[in-house]
Formats: sequence, structure tokens, C-alpha cells
Amino acid sequence: MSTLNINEMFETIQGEGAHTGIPSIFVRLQGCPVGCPWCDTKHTWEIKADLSVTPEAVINKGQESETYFISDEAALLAQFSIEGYVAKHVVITGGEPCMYDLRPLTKLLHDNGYSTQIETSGTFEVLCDPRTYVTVSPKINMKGGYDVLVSALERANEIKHPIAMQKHIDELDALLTNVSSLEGKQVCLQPISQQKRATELAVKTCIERNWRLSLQTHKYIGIE
Ligand SMILES: C[S@@+](CC[C@H](N)C(=O)[O-])C[C@H]1O[C@@H](n2cnc3c(N)ncnc32)[C@H](O)[C@@H]1O
Ligand SMILES: Nc1nc2[nH]cc(C(=O)O)c2c(=O)[nH]1
Ligand code: SF4
Ligand SMILES: [Mg+2]
Repeated sequence: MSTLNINEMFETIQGEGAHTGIPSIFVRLQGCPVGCPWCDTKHTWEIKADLSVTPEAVINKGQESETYFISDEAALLAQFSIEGYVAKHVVITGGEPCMYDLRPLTKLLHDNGYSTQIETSGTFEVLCDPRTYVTVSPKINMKGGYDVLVSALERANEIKHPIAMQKHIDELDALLTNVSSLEGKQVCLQPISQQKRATELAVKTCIERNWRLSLQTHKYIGIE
């Protein structure tokens, strides 16, 4: 059994990357040391012992907070039924989900008819089922001082890079020189914080490179 600290659990539509539009159960894990200044989930960064609460308190929290519940793969699968979730795609995100060994959870979910996806910064080893779709959103030169692992980039099914300026694209180009092949991988650019200039640059570059544009669709239509 693996211990999982869960900040949020909700059923929605995947709003990012090549799987945009897919009905999904989101499991947001607590904890991240990477320190991206523009992170839109800073409330997941710390794991504070006194903020561990019940699953019901988390699932019905109604607003972002640092509270989380402690679970394991079997209890989480049972919680999906308790909540009456019908989506069959599970997105494991965070925080930085690859701080956890996700092999037990992803194997159990696939063995029970779910597809799984991980949203990771690429700064921790990706431990998951071979059937899992791995989205690496590389975090380069962030405050935590973590490096993007080549092993994470090689495992990635999708590389989804957040950008605000040309420097971010240049950094991605340099990073991709370490990858043996992009064959079969989706490459997406995602404007940081829906900024107009970032979006214009992302559109222009995606057309030039034949990459995919990834908008945080959920933020435009006002869903979780
Ligand atoms: C909150 S992170 C959690 C998963 C993992 N720590 C990571 O960074 O990939 C989920 C996704 O949101 C993206 N993201 C976070 N803050 C963002 C922002 N302000 N604008 C655009 N994308 C953002 C990340 O790049 C990542 O693709
Ligand atoms: N709808 C929706 N789609 C998402 N795709 C990646 C997300 C994330 O926070 O990891 C996310 C999210 O927070 N909401
Ligand atoms: S790695 Fe992900 S969760 Fe961590 S600070 Fe960066 S965007 Fe936020
Ligand atoms: Mg999000």
C-alpha cells in the first residue's frame, strides 16, 4: 500500500494538453519543492501535519486550501464509487505528484478499467504503470534548484511547456537536445497565466514548429 496525501479530488474536463476535453477525475497530491513563481496551486507546496483532515472535508472544501486527506490506492478507488464519479480517465497532479511512487495507484486504476495520466514537472523520477500517459511540463531554473530529469523527458508521452517570453522557448529547445527522439511525443506550449503576449507568442511558435497550443481551457469556461 502507498501513502497518498490528497489536496483535492474532483470530476471535471481535462483542460490542458493533447487530452483537452476528456472527462477526468482529478487527484491533486500535496507537496511540491520546485518553487515556480507563477504557480497556480501554491496551496499544495507544504505538507503540514496539522492540516490533515477527513476525505469528506477535502472533497467538499469549496475553495483552495492547504488541507489534505491521507489515503492509499485501494481507499481512493473506493472513494471514486462513493462520490459516484463516472469518468474513466484519472489525472494525477499536484503539487508535484512524482514525489510519490505512483506505481501501485496507476496499476490498480488500469486493472480496474481506468486510463491514467500524470502531470509532472519532470524534476522527480516518474514511477508509474507503463500504461500511464505522462505529461511533463518542464520546470527550468526555478527557485527550488531542481533539474529536469532526462529520464522523465524520455518517459514523457507529452511535453507541455509553460511560456511567457522567447527565453522560455529557447530554454525548451536546449532541453530537447537531450531527448533521443520526439517521435510519438506531443509537444505543446502553454501560455503562463493566460497573458495576451504569451498567448500570441505560443500561437506563433506552434504554427512555426507544428506544435500544439495548450490553453488552460477550464479557466476560460469557469470550471475546476
Ligand atoms: C500546478 S501543476 C502540477 C503538476 C506539476 N507540479 C507540474 O508543474 O507539471 C499543473 C500544470 O499547471 C501548469 N501551470 C501552473 N501554473 C500555471 C500558470 N500560472 N499558467 C499556466 N500554466 C500553469 C503547470 O505547468 C503544469 O502543466
Ligand atoms: N480542468 C483542469 N484541467 C487541468 N489540467 C491540468 C491541471 C492541473 O492543475 O494539473 C488541471 C486543472 O486544475 N483543471
Ligand atoms: S512544479 Fe508544478 S506544482 Fe510545483 S511550483 Fe511548479 S507549477 Fe507549481
Ligand atoms: Mg490546475
